[in-house]
Amino acid sequence: MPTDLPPVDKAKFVAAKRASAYVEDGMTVGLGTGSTAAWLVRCLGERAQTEGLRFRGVPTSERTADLARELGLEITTLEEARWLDLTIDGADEHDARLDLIKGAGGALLREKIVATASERMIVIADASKKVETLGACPLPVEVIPFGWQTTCALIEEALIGLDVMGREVTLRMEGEAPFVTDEGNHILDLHLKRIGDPRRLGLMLNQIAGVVENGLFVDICDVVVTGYADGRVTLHDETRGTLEETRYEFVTEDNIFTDISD
Ligand SMILES: O=C(CO)[C@H](O)[C@H](O)COP(=O)(O)O
Repeated sequence: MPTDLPPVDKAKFVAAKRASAYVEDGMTVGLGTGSTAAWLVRCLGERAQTEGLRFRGVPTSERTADLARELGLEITTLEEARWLDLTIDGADEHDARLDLIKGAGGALLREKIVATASERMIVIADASKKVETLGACPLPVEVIPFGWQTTCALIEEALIGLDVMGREVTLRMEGEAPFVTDEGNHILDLHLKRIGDPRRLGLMLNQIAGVVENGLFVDICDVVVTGYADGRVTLHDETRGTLEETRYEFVTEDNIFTDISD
């Protein structure tokens, strides 16, 4: 582990470290995308090295696949695995019902397919991701490049009359060109500020021609693992609330965190 992690990375790291303990020998595990998910992959790489943990990972992006390969982890495809025991992934926002916005990293389509093929989905996050109402961060919608301007106009029209606060829709760019997802599509970011009814909005968006998938994950996540920069980690589920509070601590200069909760 690198030394001198910034506080937000410490928080992401401890969340990932706690969640990595959910992975058991022989499991098939969805590996999310983003900076928190990258910590998870590193933590699993460490468990594979130190404990001989064996599992099959299903990466949700080319980036995650590259990292897993670099660390010598066994990866497979969803086509081959079909069903997974568990997916562990980051999120851009989650509310108290554990509904999510995902896709700031542009991997929402594969992430949603892999999460819904999994027995359980665990989200790992720093505390900034918890919100009262979803929508402060833009909602990504993956669209087919063909006629994306028409799809954009249809989305804008459909937003009228919905319980949202903003209605601006922008095409995600990468430099001068539109961003292209791993599936070859574009992303429209919906700046809604407040989403009153995530389920209704998600269903509505997916009915529009040209929309492939949206970044609302409703009733998919089972547990949120939240990390804090001081080493605290909480586990939260929708029905039972906070299930566990653990504490990790820097004990060596190598930034090895130790569970001191027992
Ligand atoms: O949905 C995602 C990628 O499509 C990520 O999980 C989400 O953006 C969180 O990223 P990070 O862990 O870097 O904050």
